[in-house]
Amino acid sequence: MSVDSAPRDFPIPEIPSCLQLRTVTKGLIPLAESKKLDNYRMGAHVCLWARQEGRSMFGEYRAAVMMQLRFDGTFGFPGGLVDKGEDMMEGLNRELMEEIGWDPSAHPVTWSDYYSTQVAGDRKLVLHFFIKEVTLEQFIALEKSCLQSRDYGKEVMGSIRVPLYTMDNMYNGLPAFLNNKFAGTSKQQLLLALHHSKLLTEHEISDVILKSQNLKLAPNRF
Ligand SMILES: O=c1[nH]cnc2c1ncn2[C@H]1C[C@H](O)[C@@H](COP(=O)(O)OP(=O)(O)O)O1
Repeated sequence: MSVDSAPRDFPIPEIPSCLQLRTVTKGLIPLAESKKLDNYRMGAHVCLWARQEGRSMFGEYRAAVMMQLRFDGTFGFPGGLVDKGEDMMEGLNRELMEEIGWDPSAHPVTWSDYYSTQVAGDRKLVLHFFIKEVTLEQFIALEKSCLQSRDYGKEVMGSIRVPLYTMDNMYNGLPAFLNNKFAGTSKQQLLLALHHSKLLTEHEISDVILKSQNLKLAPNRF
């Protein structure tokens, strides 16, 4: 595994004050530091999103943001572990081809889409995260090609769109979605991506985190 193709070092991204939570910032390191971590496995995942403004009967939406339901019942972003000796960008684009039928020659994920690197020391994992805007047409094409992908029905049980609105009871929608189980650091990555892409303001992110903790409406609480 290698990040040697990186054109430059990337510092830790600026984390907005609404996400200055230990669970979000824990393990964030500059990309160059990850090169020193011997015997760590490397994963790379990407948040693919497309601008799409409108309103449904449930609320206002601003974009389509892709996540997937995984084989283990958790939600995560497309991507996966990079093979030993494999370049990270190649590994990520390969995983995208396997999971969502992504054609890397048409619109590859590149270093210009890089966002962060996080280390999960307890699992000896380094997790790289990318954020890529695509057109709505490309997004819809990917949702369709996911159904024909090699991993569909095996590792990937389906691609989903994240509900970005909050419904009238102040819980259903994004706050409720955040109470699902997420793979690795993908819940933190989702909130960071929504901020980075300016799909939610700092105030909206704080608000949605607060609402997701609504003790009366969150499921499985006694
Ligand atoms: O979307 C994600 N964001 C951050 N970490 C993730 C995400 N999805 C999974 N993970 C973590 C949890 C797993 O232990 C590793 C490997 O990921 P996975 O996608 O399962 O890898 P393979 O497809 O099996 O190669 O990363």
